[in-house]
Amino acid sequence: MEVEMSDLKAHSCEACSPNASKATEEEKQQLHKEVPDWEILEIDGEEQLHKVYKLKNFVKALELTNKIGELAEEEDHHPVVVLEYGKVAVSWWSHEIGGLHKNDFILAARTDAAFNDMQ
Ligand SMILES: C[C@H](O)[C@H](O)[C@H]1CNC2=NC(N)=NC(=O)C2=N1
Repeated sequence: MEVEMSDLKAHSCEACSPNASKATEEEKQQLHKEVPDWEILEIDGEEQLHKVYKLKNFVKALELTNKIGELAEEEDHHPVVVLEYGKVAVSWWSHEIGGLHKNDFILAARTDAAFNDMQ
């Protein structure tokens, strides 16, 4: 797989299917450089990208949550989003393959762009 080193958010996502491949260690390393603020966590044996955004208040956090919902529906790829006052915690991974696909890094980049648009 070729990994573009710039503007990851502009890539088109390929649908995640049970036969899609997980990103290899090398691909993950390269893709992670594009979204360095995202932490790679292993939860129940599955890797996930995780980030917590800080916002001014509940309404702003809800606004980001809704934007993330739109991104997710556009791609039919869905994160866990935990909304609280002034905070949105987001986890992206691919359930079908039980780990990280290039899609997850793309959606992480788009989530950052949605947040940056609000600043
Ligand atoms: C049928 C539908 O395309 C799938 O169930 C989608 C829905 N959203 C999804 N979201 C995520 N994060 N991973 C998936 O594997 C996934 N699969």
